[in-house]
Order: sequence, then structure tokens, then C-alpha cells
Amino acid sequence: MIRFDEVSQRYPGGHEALKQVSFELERGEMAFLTGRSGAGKSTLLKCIMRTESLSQGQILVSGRNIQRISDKQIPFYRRRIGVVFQDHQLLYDRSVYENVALPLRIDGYREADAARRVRAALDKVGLLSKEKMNPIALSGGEQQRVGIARAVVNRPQILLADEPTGNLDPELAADIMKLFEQFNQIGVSMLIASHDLALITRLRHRMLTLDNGRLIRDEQHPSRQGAGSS
Ligand SMILES: Nc1ncnc2c1ncn2[C@@H]1O[C@H](COP(=O)(O)OP(=O)(O)OP(=O)(O)O)[C@@H](O)[C@H]1O
Repeated sequence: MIRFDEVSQRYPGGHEALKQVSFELERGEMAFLTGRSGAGKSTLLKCIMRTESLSQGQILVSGRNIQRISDKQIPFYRRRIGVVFQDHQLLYDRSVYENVALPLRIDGYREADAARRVRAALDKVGLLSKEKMNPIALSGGEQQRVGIARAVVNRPQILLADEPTGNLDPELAADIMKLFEQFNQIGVSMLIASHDLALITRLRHRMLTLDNGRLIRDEQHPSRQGAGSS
């Protein structure tokens, strides 16, 4: 689904944030991306979104070299990928419903279709009863759930998350991970950047570890060994 071939990325100032990174995330796979602060996790996700470009190598998404996607096609490409951020990036001048509906408005969905999808997404994250509220009135965990509903409302094939549990207490963080596992179970391919080793080592998924831009470990959870690459 996502393949990195010897990918390097250098920021304009000269810092090389990714160094010859190669791995493949299978369709329907869920993996964690970990490593210390500054290891290159966010940069790797940005390269998949094509908000950062590569200095070397290539990234294939569904077999397509994403460097070759024209600027005009980029918005369409990005719509196939849901993204969840640590700080939610919600709009506080509109309701929970409107926040989740945003990607569908951009896509030009008819109101009735949009409403059906928004409510399905809010139902999945357990927030159907709060659709009229302003997100500012919700707890941190609930706000993160709104961000997740917005990321999945388009039914993306791929979900990327950058430190999605960074601001949450351990119990809420575990709930968010469970939610991600549910999306993965219905076939969404997931790559989740997290430095919360205590949490992610308890979950049974592949773990990719970056260190100073290099992929230094690619481990399948012992319970899944033999089920995919390791
Ligand atoms: N826009 C930028 N310009 C220059 N250097 C950058 C830029 N963004 C990130 N970097 C550098 O690239 C390296 C990797 O950063 P990145 O944000 O990808 O790491 P990270 O593993 O996600 O860290 P964190 O866990 O703190 O978010 C860091 O040294 C960072 O300072």
C-alpha cells in the first residue's frame, strides 16, 4: 500500500531528516512509527502526504510514484488519506458536526449524503450525541475523537496519525488506540507515529523505529510473526 524505496529527505537548511529509509506497509496493515523527538517521524508522514518532497528515493502509494503526481492532482491524492494530529486542528467557531463535515463540503457532497456520512463517523467515535456542541466544550479525548471522525469521514484507504495520544492520559490514549484498531479491522491501512512506547508495545502491531533519520528497526509483534514482513 505504501512503499518507501531508499527515501532521503533534506530540509532547505540542509538538515537530512530521513536517510535511505525503505519499508513497505501492506494493504490493511497497522504499524507504529516510533523514535525519539527529532528522529524524523513527522517528516516521514509529511513525505507520504507530499507536503515535503524527497531529495532521493521514491514513495509508492497503491503502486503509484507519488512524486509524479501533478500539483493539480495533489488535492485528490490527499483526499484518499486521513490524517490525525496531536493538537486536533479543529475549528472552534463551528460545531462538532461542521468540523467533521468539512472534508465533505470541500468534496462537494450533497447535504443529505454528507449528513449520513458525518453521523456514521460520529457514531463510530461515540460522539453522535454531541454533534451540535462546539468542540471547545469537549474534553481533550473527545476533541481527538472529533479529529478522528473528520479524518475518516471520507472513508480513506489510509489513515496517518502524528502523536495522536500525545496530550491524553494513559486511559484515554488506550481508548484512542482501540478506535484505530477498529478502523484497521475494517481494512484501513494505518501508520501511527508515537513515542509512547509503554502504550504501543502493549498493542500487537508492527513497530518501525527511526533514529536520527534512519530506520534502525522494523519489528513485527511476536504474536504476529509469520503474518507479514518483520
Ligand atoms: N521545516 C523544517 N525545516 C528544517 N528542519 C526541520 C523542519 N522540520 C523538521 N526539521 C528537523 O528535522 C528533524 C526531524 O523532525 P521531525 O519533526 O520529523 O521529527 P519527529 O520524530 O517527528 O519529532 P517529534 O517527536 O518531536 O515530533 C528534526 O531535527 C527537526 O528539527
